[in-house]
Amino acid sequence: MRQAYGVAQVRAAEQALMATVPDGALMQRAAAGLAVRAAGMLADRGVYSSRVLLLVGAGNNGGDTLFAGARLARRGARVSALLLAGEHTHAAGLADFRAAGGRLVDAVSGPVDLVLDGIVGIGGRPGLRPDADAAVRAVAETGAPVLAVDVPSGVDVDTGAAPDESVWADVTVTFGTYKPCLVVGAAAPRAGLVELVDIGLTPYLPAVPALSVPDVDDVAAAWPVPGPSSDKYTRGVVGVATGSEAYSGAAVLSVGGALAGPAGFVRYAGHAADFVRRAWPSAVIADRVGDAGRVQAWVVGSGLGTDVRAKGELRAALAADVPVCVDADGLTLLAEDPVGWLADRTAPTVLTPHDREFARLAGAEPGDDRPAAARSLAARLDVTVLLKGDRTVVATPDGRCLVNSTGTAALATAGSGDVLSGLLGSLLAAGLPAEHAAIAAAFAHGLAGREAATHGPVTAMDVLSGLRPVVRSLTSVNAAAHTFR
Ligand SMILES: NC(=O)C1=CN([C@@H]2O[C@H](COP(=O)(O)OP(=O)(O)OC[C@H]3O[C@@H](n4cnc5c(N)ncnc54)[C@H](O)[C@@H]3O)[C@@H](O)[C@H]2O)[C@@H](O)CC1
Ligand SMILES: [K+]
Repeated sequence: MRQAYGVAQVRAAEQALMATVPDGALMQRAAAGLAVRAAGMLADRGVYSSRVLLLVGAGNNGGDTLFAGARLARRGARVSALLLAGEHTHAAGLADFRAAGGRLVDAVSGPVDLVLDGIVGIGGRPGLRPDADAAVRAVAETGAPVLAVDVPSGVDVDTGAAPDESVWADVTVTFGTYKPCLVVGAAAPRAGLVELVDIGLTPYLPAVPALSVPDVDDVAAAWPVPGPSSDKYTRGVVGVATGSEAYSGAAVLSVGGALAGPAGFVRYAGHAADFVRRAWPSAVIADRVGDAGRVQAWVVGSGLGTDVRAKGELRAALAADVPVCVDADGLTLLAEDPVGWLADRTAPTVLTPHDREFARLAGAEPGDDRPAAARSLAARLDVTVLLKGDRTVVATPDGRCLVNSTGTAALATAGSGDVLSGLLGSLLAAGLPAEHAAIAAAFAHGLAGREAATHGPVTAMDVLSGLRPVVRSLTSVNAAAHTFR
């Protein structure tokens, strides 16, 4: 699990750590790690005689960059620095850089083999001043790879918002811990590949991070797998109330998503029965939620419509004392009176909005701070919110926030959300806590989208097909433990 901490949390931890080490030691740890990674980026041509340009701002971020530049210069690189803050430049860093043979330049000019962005770090306000912005644009024209120091300058570190005036990096070398802007929002892709340099901060960070980003091992460890005593009921029974005469495809896709998950039994309730039966003979069909029999979780909403019948089905699913995942048309219905609709719920509820559905539920689109928006809706409605996006965010009613790292633009295709909600319901039925079910579904769904995209333009059916090998690889990690018994 990668964890990201906000600026105030990092600053407090740095203060505590700094009190235990000599002055300047942390900056030397940061600079040493930075120089090693920079040298790695120059490995193909070698550090010796390479041309490295430093963009240096006023604070300690510029200090890190100058000390790292000095280390590269001592290894024979030709390092120059463009000082964007004049006399406010980090004095000790500048002295070391000059002593190592570093040169000062007035403007960006190529050719350059590597650029270090040390304009601002966690002390920066979002956006760049005009001279810094002009330098960043000139760097982009050189085509040289960019290594961002701690964070890409100009982004909003705590929210992941990214004004146009912010850096696009190929690699970001970050110190002590990940920051929200490296994992969420429009800033995350600007960070490129993120590498963490340990400066000894971990023991001083608080227990609860701003964001958690599960990796493949976390998802694999959580994914339910059948054991010797499992049967189709104990693996979990999921009810799927989706689709209608007009939208039969939604039912086929959501039932397919549910069947790719860990539940052992899928009940379908709705008016796309013929299509579902033909596509998925193993699904057990009923006309309505009330006639479907017992389930351990419901998925309700996609393609359901918003008529009187749809309302009745949503009401019936929410009345069941089991986890419920509400998606698509279900969210539109819920938006009429979210608090009222959910008032009697005691089991977990998961809502899976995209931005426009979110706006209907919350009164406004999520805006630039997506984790905060998702947290606020989750707390207000006492639900788990899965806010879809390039980095899907999962927020719990008690304020925890998880981010999915596997998203891909290939998933922005009609019906892909139906596959996701079916899979999520299957994970709920198998007994995962709501936020784990939500993040695990998003993780596998993202990988399936990536897998599908390797074969060409992606349809929701391709995402569904991609899910099986993804689930196989996730569960084979666990299954290995059961091989020789
Ligand atoms: N505190 C520590 O012990 C450590 C700090 N480290 C580095 O220190 C950084 C934080 O340093 P600082 O607190 O000095 O702050 P920064 O270096 O992030 O920058 C703040 C300075 O930049 C200017 N500035 C703010 N917004 C700007 C903008 N949009 N455009 C141009 N200039 C702007 C401000 O005038 C301020 O002087 C971290 O990101 C990290 O790189 C590392 O060396 C690790 C150890
Ligand atoms: K930076």
